Amino acid sequence: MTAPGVAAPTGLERQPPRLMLARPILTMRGVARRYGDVQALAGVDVTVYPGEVLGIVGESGSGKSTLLRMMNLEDTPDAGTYHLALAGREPAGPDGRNLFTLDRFQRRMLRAIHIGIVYQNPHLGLRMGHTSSGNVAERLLIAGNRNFAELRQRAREALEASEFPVARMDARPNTLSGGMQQRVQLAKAIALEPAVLLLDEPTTGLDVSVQALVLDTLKRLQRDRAITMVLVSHDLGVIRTMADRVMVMRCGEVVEEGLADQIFQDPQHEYTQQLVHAKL
Ligand SMILES: Nc1ncnc2c1ncn2[C@@H]1O[C@H](COP(=O)(O)OP(=O)(O)OP(=O)(O)O)[C@@H](O)[C@H]1O
Repeated sequence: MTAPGVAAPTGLERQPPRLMLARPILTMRGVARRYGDVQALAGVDVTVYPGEVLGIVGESGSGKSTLLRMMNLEDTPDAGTYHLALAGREPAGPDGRNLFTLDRFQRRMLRAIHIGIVYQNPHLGLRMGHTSSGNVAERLLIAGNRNFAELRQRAREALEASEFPVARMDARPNTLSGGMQQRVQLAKAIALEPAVLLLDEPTTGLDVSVQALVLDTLKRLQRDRAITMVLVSHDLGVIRTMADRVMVMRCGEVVEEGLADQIFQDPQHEYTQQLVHAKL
């Protein structure tokens, strides 16, 4: 029986970290990017292990979104390397190559098949004039699936997994609520079971109650499918709810990195201490 005052388990509590036993799935080294006078990234290293949620936190302008864009191969850095472990996945990824050296077509294919992304702004991730199911199916089409009934069924399954109300799967995203739009983005992102799911402020701008529901969906997906996630947020509450490990960024650099519990309970860097104490 649950003790008085203690919330009954929902099954979505954070599990003990499933970390660092396996080979990393994502490795970046020395990633640097300058825009004019701004050094957006100043030689950043990132390691992500299979099945974990890496949270990236930092103040506005610290380089979080730039780093995520690099992971999604949307931008090319001035320096650095990027590897994804895609062994055993079909179609096979470029073996051992620095992904930053791929040409535009190769990048597009890799991104379409092996990397999922949910943007804060759904206009970046969805075609507002297409149906929600069509948005998800488009992703499956890229992977070579041409059977209409099958495409529709798989799109439906991805929408269901994202806890989207499938009765509305033929509605256009611009007729849906913000929370539903994020669920369509999520369905599109997970439809092909990506090696890594990138989340750029996925719940920022949603009502608090909707935010909590979308985070619950993400946690459920993470628990049931062990999806590897990289979550960028300026909201420490979101990071604390979701992340196994946390990377703290400031002015294009990683100032601290560690297990989420350690970062929140015993932050070492002065900047992290300020962030954590400002939140408490
Ligand atoms: N395409 C671009 N052109 C010029 N400057 C850019 C570009 N992208 C990012 N920057 C600059 O790089 C720095 C890092 O930006 P970035 O968006 O990565 O930060 P962030 O931590 O994600 O901030 P926010 O939480 O406000 O989104 C900022 O100073 C930003 O103005």
